[in-house]
Amino acid sequence: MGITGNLSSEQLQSLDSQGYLVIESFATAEEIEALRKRMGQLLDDFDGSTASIFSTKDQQKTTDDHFYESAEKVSFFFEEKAFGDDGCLKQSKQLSINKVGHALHELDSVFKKFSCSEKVLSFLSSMGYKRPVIIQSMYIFKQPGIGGEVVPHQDNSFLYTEPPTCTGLWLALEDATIINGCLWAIPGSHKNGLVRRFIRGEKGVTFDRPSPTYDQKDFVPIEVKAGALVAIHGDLIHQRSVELNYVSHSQMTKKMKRRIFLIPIDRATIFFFVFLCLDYSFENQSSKSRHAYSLHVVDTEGCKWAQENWIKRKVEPEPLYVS
Ligand SMILES: O=C(O)CCC(=O)C(=O)O
Ligand SMILES: [Fe+2]
Repeated sequence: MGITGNLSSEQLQSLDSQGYLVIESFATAEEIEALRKRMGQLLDDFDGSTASIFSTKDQQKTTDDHFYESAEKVSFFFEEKAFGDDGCLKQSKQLSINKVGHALHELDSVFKKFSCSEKVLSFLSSMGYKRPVIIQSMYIFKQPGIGGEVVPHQDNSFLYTEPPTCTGLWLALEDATIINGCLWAIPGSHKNGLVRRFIRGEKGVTFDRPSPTYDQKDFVPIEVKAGALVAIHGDLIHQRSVELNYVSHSQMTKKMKRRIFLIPIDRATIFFFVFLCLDYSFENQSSKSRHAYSLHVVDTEGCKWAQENWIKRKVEPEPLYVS
């Protein structure tokens, strides 16, 4: 099958040097609408009362099984802060879900259509994938107010092949900003290799090493418009920070700096403080959601899927193409 790559050599170089690459307008407005609408339907059909399974006695086992089985299912995961002390949801199920995963790309025709689209295949072909498989897909909500933090991590920790081949393809379904919890990454950090692995053992899943500590000042925000695709190298240190109270000048995007620069002098006092508050100080309590659809791809040629990974599939995933 002849798949032509769609990335320029500049884009490939940028991905190689930074560890991530933003492709604006990767998805059309219609594609975004279709994915969001479909998720709305899936959520409406989801029986939120099964939430109670998380407050049964054998909670750990139930939670682990729910997680493991989700590799080949369309499963719903709740936000930690979604439940009150009585074990009931504090708000509607629509506003309580953290993510849906991990086989949307396989089992749902709308998600499959985008995941296996020509442009995704071309993208992977440009990157040199020989026999790529989508090993997981997630619809991530980042709910307003309660959307939890995703701590600094590398995707290769979770989806390890020998040698490592994982790339994340993260599609913004809404504008993602520092206010509503965009991705943050340490540019170039993928050059330092994989720091730890997430291992599935007899007693559940654990990391084989503690996380190094990272300096928040090294992270840059990846603010993107809906429809943008962010390709993430499997060794790139990235996170979604929601507990940011301060953004240093060097972390500010050009847009933020411009906003401050454009403040009219005569109204400077009021505006300056308003803008400083907006730009420097944000807590977790944003009222905006931030939906994203994320695919993780690994190669299945020239590398081996690690048996200790959390995903142990009963049925081998189909390759997107074989080159
Ligand atoms: O969207 C997020 O909050 C985190 C996503 C992420 O880390 C990933 O897709 O690899
Ligand atoms: Fe990630």
